[in-house]
Amino acid sequence: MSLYCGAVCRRKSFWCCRLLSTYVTKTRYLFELKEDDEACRKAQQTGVFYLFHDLAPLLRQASGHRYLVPRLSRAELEGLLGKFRQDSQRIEDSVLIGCSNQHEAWFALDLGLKSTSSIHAPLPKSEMEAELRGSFIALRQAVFQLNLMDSSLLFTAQALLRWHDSHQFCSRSGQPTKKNMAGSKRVCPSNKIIYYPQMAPVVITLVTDGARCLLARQSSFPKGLYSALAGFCDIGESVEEAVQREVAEEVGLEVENLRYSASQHWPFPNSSLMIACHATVKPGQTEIQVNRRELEAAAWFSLDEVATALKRKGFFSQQQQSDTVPLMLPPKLAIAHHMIKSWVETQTCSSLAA
Ligand SMILES: NC(=O)C1=CN([C@@H]2O[C@H](COP(=O)(O)OP(=O)(O)OC[C@H]3O[C@@H](n4cnc5c(N)ncnc54)[C@H](O)[C@@H]3O)[C@@H](O)[C@H]2O)C=CC1
Ligand SMILES: [Mg+2]
Repeated sequence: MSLYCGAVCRRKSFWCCRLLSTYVTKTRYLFELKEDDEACRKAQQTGVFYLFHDLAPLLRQASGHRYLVPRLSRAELEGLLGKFRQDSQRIEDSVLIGCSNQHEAWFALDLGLKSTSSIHAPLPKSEMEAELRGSFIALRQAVFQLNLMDSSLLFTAQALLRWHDSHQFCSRSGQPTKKNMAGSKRVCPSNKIIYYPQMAPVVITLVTDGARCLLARQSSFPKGLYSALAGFCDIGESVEEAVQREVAEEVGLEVENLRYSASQHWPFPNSSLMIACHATVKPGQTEIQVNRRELEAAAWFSLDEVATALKRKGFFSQQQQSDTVPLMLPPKLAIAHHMIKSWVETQTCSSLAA
């Protein structure tokens, strides 16, 4: 182990080096499992398994409306499959979703997929739930009752399982494709074309005019909910071009001073890579022209309005009770929440400094 952390950190710190080294070895281990089927098969012997039924994760109710995410050891999984008269070979349908610092590999396995192409019939949901003392609950429904780490892991697992389920055939030969052991790709045996899991890039932009920020809503959003402007990148576009086009398309404005801030994998409705940007409108050009085919409404909101909305708790319970709904913002889990929060913090700091 080198005394210095190299490019990342020039400090002579033992802990810092240790941290970096753990991360690097873990990354290399996961890479090996993706590349080497035998290594991955071996990792399945000692790994743990997250179960899904038709893309709904197995969850267990804990106290305070929270959900825990049970994991099964290899032996527990074999026992479960045995009870349903399934061969343990079925474990090889699982996909690799990560590993611990100690290199315990984590897999996700869906035993309830209904796809006609599958050679395995779905196992009965309620009998599995009884056996496992848990419930298979749609991720969208459960997401606010999970901790951030669990939700992120389940997002990845569901996205990967969904991708495999919907990419069973080669689009060139029409033949069934075969998953590698880790599930990081599928190969067509007849022409050797390799298919990799994909995410759609989406730009999400918080437009400001200096004092206010622009938020919009679609008719499908819960009542009162406004978010930043989002849109799928078109093929051939750069992120900058996608931001400019989406803002022009949706609210009829031209933006400048584009700044990238962060990104997030978002599983709904399919896998997207959300690329968060901040931008300002051109001076004197703030009049919004809403594109009604895309949005129900869009408006400028003051710092006070947004700061008050950020403090509001009980997102869903408040909505159902009242007809006149105040401004609601996306939940903490969504990158839009963090972009809006960061704008409020920057504005508050600069108004205090002034
Ligand atoms: N995590 C977060 O904070 C947020 C995430 N989002 C996500 O961003 C995504 C995009 O936002 P929208 O305003 O709906 O996009 P959008 O403004 O591009 O409009 C959606 C339309 O774009 C077309 N489209 C083009 N490429 C597409 C593709 N690859 N997949 C699906 N539709 C495609 C379809 O006609 C679709 O109806 C949504 O899936 C939404 O879940 C949106 C806001 C916040
Ligand atoms: Mg949009």
